[in-house]
Amino acid sequence: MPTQIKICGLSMPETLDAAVDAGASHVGLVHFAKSPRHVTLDDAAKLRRRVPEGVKVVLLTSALQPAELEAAYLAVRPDVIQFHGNETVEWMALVRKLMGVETWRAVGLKERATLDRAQRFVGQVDRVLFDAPAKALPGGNGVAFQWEILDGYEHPMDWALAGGLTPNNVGDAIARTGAPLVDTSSGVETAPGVKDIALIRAFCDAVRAADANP
Ligand SMILES: O=C(O)c1ccccc1NCC(=O)[C@H](O)[C@H](O)COP(=O)(O)O
Repeated sequence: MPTQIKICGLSMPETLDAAVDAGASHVGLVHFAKSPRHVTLDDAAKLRRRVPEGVKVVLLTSALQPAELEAAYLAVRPDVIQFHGNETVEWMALVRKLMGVETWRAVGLKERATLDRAQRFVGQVDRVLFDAPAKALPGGNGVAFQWEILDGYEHPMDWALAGGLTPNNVGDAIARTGAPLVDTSSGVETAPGVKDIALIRAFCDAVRAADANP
């Protein structure tokens, strides 16, 4: 199966279209007011409507209140909600059940013990996204974690690799970790929040090159 690609933090129609054209399987929209990639629900809904069937829309949120999350879901109708805040396992499982939406949990990885703790998400969310620990932002900081933390780990559920991935390092990341899905945001930007079409294409090309030369 080809490595799936998520281009995250898209906020403009041109770069969203470029990600779809370049072969992204997932496109991410950040709804978090402090982020340079924040999109309002109105803009997120407009962007969502541009995305063709077959490409999944991921809405990123952090610690929204239940009514806010429901409003976001109803406005955007994402395929996936990605959680970055202090949401409990029970709450994420309830969202998945009641909204019928795919749910992903971001997990900041600093040490192997965090992987063990992440096992509580098995059967409760659809995928865990391993990323560097939160810094100024809950995600999208352009920082890689030590990929060797994943060495020899038998993943008990679907997962994705994120954190500081770029067109230059994503091939090594796939070779090292065997990630089934890679996620980038800062690595395809020229400044925080400013996506670059050439970098988006280069990232997708690098993933396909890695798949072709395992
Ligand atoms: O991108 C943001 O600003 C953001 C804000 C709040 C929650 C999550 C956010 N981003 C997460 C991502 O874009 C990715 O899932 C992931 O962290 C990769 O980011 P990067 O290291 O920049 O490639």
